[in-house]
Amino acid sequence: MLLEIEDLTLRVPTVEILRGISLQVATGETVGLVGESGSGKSTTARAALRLFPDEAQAGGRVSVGGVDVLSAADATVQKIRANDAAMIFQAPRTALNPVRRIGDSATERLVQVHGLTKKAARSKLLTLFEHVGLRDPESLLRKYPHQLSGGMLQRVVIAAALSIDPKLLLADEATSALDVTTQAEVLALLKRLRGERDLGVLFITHDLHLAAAYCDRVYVMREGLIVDHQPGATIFENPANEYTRQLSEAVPTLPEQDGEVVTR
Ligand SMILES: Nc1ncnc2c1ncn2[C@@H]1O[C@H](COP(=O)(O)OP(=O)(O)OP(=O)(O)O)[C@@H](O)[C@H]1O
Repeated sequence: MLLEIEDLTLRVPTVEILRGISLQVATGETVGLVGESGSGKSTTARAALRLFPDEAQAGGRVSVGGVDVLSAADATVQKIRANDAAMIFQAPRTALNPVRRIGDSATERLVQVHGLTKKAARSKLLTLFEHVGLRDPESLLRKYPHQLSGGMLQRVVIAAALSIDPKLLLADEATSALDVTTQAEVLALLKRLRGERDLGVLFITHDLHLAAAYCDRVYVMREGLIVDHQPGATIFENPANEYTRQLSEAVPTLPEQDGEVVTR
C-alpha cells in the first residue's frame, strides 16, 4: 500500500485535531478526502510528510511506501519528502516566491535537494511544462508569478511537484481557487498524469459532488473523524452517515431575490 494511515491521532495542547483516522491510498488510485473547513483534512495529508504543528503529539501509524513515517529517522522522512510524496495546494501564488522568476523557484528543489545542475533542472522542467500543457515554456521560466493566470500557475506548481517523480500526490484543494473551466482542465490533467505515472492521489476537497465524480473511493471527515467511506460512484445512493447526506444536499443554488446565495 502506498499510503496507509491507521488510527492516527493528533493532539495539540488545546485540542485533539485528529481522533483516530484510518485511510489508504494504493498506487494508481485517486482517493477523495472530503469534509467541511476545520474537519482535519489538511492535517491528515500533512501527516504523510510528518509535517505536524509545533507541540503536536501524534499516535497511531502512518506509512508511505512501507516506511513508518512517525518513527522514522529525520533523514528518512527527508527522503520521503524529496522523492516519494509531493503536495500541491489551493493557492499556487503562495507556493511560488512572488519576487523570484518561475524558473528559479520551480527548479530549486531539483538543484538543492536532488543535486542536479541548474541546466539539467531547467531542461527537466521545460519537458514537464510542455507535458502539463504550458505553451512557450522557455519564456515562462523567465516570468514572475504575477504575470501568469491562476490556471497556468497551478500547472507550473504541478510540473514542479512532478519533477521529483513522486509516487504519491497530496492535492489539497488544488482546484478550488480556479474558475470552473480551468478547474475542469486541471482535473483532467491530474487524471491523465495519474494514469501515465501510476500515481496514488489523495484528493482533498470540501466538495462531495466533485469527489464522488472524480475519485475511486471517498472518505468523509468530520471533527477529526472519518464518518463515511465508500466508492465515489455509490456515495450518493447509500450515504452511510447522516452528515454525508447533508453534504450531498448542500448545493449552492441561484441567488434569491434579496441577493443571498442559499443552499437547499
Ligand atoms: N497548529 C495548530 N494549533 C491548534 N489548532 C490547529 C493547528 N493546526 C490546525 N489546527 C486546527 O485543527 C483543525 C483541523 O485543521 P485542518 O486545516 O486540518 O482542517 P481542514 O479540514 O483542512 O480545513 P480547511 O478546509 O479549512 O483547510 C482546525 O480546527 C484547526 O483550527
